Amino acid sequence: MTDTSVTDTSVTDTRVTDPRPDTGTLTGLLRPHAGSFTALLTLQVIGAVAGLAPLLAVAEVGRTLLAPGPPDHAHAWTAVLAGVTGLLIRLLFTTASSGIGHLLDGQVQLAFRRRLAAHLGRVPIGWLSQRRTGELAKVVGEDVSAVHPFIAHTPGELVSAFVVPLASLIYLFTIDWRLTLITLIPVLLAIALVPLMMTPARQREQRDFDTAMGRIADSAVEFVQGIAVVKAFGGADRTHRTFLTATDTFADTFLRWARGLAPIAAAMQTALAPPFVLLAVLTGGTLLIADGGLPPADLLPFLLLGLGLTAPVAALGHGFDDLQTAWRATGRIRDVLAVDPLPEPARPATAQGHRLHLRNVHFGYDTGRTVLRGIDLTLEPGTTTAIVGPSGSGKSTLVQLLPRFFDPTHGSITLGGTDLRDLGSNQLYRTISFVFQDIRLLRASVTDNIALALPHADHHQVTTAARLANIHDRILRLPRGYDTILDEETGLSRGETQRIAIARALLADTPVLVLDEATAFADPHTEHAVRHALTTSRGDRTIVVIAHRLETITDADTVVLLENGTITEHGTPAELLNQNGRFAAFWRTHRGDDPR
Ligand SMILES: Nc1ncnc2c1ncn2[C@@H]1O[C@H](COP(=O)(O)OP(=O)(O)OP(=O)(O)O)[C@@H](O)[C@H]1O
Repeated sequence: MTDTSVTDTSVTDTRVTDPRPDTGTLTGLLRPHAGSFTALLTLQVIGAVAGLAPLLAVAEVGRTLLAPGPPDHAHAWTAVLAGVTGLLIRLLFTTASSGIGHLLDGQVQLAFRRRLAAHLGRVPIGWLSQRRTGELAKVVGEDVSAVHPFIAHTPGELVSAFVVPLASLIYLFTIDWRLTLITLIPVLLAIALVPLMMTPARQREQRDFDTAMGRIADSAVEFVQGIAVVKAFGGADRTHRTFLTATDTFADTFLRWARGLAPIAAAMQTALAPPFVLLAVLTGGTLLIADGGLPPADLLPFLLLGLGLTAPVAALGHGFDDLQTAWRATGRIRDVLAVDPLPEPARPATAQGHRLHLRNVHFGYDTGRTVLRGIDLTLEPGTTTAIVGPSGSGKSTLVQLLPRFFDPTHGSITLGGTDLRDLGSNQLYRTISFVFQDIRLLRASVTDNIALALPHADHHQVTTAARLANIHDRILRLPRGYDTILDEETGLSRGETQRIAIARALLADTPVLVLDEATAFADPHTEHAVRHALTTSRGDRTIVVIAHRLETITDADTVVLLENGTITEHGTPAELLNQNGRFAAFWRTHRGDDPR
């Protein structure tokens, strides 16, 4: 996981760290609803047990009427009444429990989603930008929904699966303990087979099965996602072969898996099948009746309830499947909730001006691998600083620390004399805007997208920003101009998307602007327009740009050469060229590459 811990001892203790109550687990989230959950369970169990009453009533009526001698009408009527009452209670209680269950489910899912939303609002932007949108949408959507059966159905089903047979058994024991044990034979046989399904060999086969399934999915995805590249470079045969190999392997694995499991599963199903249960009860019953130890009428309850004893074993299988799905889903939810939030100050301080000062900044995405080492840098208001350096030297990482995508692992960054960690995020984002590689537009109108930081901006301000970013004419060609809702069907190119992001940053008009030039200057026209916009607007704006073009570098007030996470040269472009050091060499290489 990303290491965002703050080890700088100069950090004041006014920041609020996440108290992280035990709400990351299903039980933790259920705790506030313990009352409703207990009521739900109780109602489900009472409903399930009451559901036995009609069966017991039929058995009792049968035994009474079939017993030798004059029938005991009163007992028969009592049994009928008890059966009907039981039926009504079952109806009432299961309806009530289902209602409560679904209400509770709604509340718990809402609590999960609220907690996730609140937490996602506090995790480092850098962590969010590393994730695919689909991945988080799955956690907030599908995974939260996966707890539905766990809350609304499974616990009741599982408890009933134990309580109902237990109640039946107690009743059957009061009639005849010997036949009760015989009736249990099918269930005991099925239970005895369970360990055979979990031997190391079966588990290995299950793992192989899952892996082979995964390989098929991977090769299909690889084929579909890379179809354009595969076609263009003529790799269709190879990719197709990969897919065929994956399916062949799957077929072999499946056969092994089925051969191992099929006999056990078949034996289990046979043991639990009604004909086998009836066979066991009837054989045992006939022997006992023939022996004279059991009145024939007493066979009836065993025939009726014996079949019900096996049903819960099958329900257990489904219940555990649902439980496992819910468990895996909550695991993913827990992982998101476990991401360290960026500490927010309890009493945000205010920045005096907007000079940015980096002092001995160290940073690593993973513990043990430092990407930035001991960066000391001051970014004066009204200056442009160009960050240059080889690929992988840490340029993007460095500029991402300025809008607090991550906090330094050591050292500090101050804005107007105040540590970024002591500023409220509102003030931070009113001061710093950025255009990085990962541009996200909202599914909202063009106007709303541009005016994101300034929701009350008027139409004139929005169009001015769009003109400066060289995107105004393209917006006018969209079906509804500035009111067009941006989505996949709008058909904006990557460069056009970038220009909307630039318009957004220009309209925000923050005193500090951080740009990745490769992203921001999508084409020469835009480059020219944005450069012009930046130089003509606000004189004291601090600009930090990851520079790739020589023109940007020569225009900059300061150049910072970053190599392997440290600043190796720092000065005006002229000074660095005069030094004839590494920057000068870098410059000469690029001048050779530069087409202009
Ligand atoms: N999200 C991340 N998680 C882990 N490591 C990362 C992450 N982003 C970058 N790195 C690593 O940090 C180092 C610096 O990367 P960075 O993107 O800051 O370099 P850069 O100078 O901007 O490179 P480029 O010019 O190619 O964009 C690289 O070794 C990179 O592999």
